Amino acid sequence: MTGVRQQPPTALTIAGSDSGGGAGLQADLRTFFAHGVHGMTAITAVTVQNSVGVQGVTEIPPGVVADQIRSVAGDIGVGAAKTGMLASAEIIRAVAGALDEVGIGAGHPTPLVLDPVAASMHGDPLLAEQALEAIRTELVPRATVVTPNLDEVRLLTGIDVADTDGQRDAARALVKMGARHALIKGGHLKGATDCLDLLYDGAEFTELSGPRYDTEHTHGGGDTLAAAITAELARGATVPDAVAHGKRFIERCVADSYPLGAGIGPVSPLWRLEG
Ligand SMILES: Nc1ncnc2c1ncn2[C@@H]1O[C@H](COP(=O)(O)OP(=O)(O)O)[C@@H](O)[C@H]1O
Ligand SMILES: Cc1ncc(COP(=O)(O)OP(=O)(O)O)c(N)n1
Repeated sequence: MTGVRQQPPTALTIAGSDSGGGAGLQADLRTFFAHGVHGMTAITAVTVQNSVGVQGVTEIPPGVVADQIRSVAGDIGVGAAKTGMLASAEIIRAVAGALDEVGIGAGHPTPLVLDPVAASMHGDPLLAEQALEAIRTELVPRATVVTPNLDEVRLLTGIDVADTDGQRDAARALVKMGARHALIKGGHLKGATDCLDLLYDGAEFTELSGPRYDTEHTHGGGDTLAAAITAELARGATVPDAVAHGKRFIERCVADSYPLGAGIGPVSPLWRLEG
């Protein structure tokens, strides 16, 4: 017996670090691991963050972000990639250039999941205001699937979503902007008794509905959903199958979330390994 295995599926997260460990690249790596996928990182920013908020942000130089992408793509190979916190327009432009060079994103062989992170759930900014236009022009057209929450939808499209019809309008707007698929998450829909996410591929809508758990501990939920979709794409799933899987996965993660510190605790992808 040699003990030598074949290289597992690989996924790259281009994201910020959350020192509290609940969101950002820490959530992505946990989720990749729970899917048997080798996770790699291109770090965009280091946040000073805990369960009550973000106390500081240090951006990584754009060239260093791009070099991290080139380095792992050139040697290890990337089965699928996702973006999270990108911090600035300069970093977004550097990421877009590097993605093209290494063949990641719509029109290239390797799928890209765009989680257009704009702020933490405490309301602390994670993206410069003037960087929104760069997300629209540089990254939405490269997205195999874009996964905004309702606040991000409002920032990107100007649409104030109040119901499923609004989710449809937002999905149409993002596909028109160039995304191949749009997944409009419904976690922030006021008064809803279920949690409905809506997927649109430019022709058909798919409603992904599930229970709404009564918990405030959903830190990292958007990251974890997008990372689960990315992991499944890296394993060879189609977009509809990867998204359907992601929705079932995040439901269990929310159900298994836990309190942490004095504020908001994280969702947990570890149910998959525990049971
Ligand atoms: N309380 C909840 N119970 C079950 N699922 C939830 C809950 N809150 C959010 N979700 C799910 O978690 C994912 C992330 O949701 P959302 O809160 O809309 O985005 P974000 O975490 O990016 O702000 C979505 O799939 C959503 O349906
Ligand atoms: C470094 C970093 N990246 C992303 C986030 C967003 O996390 P959260 O506030 O929990 O929002 P969702 O992951 O649920 O979209 C963050 N706080 N820090």
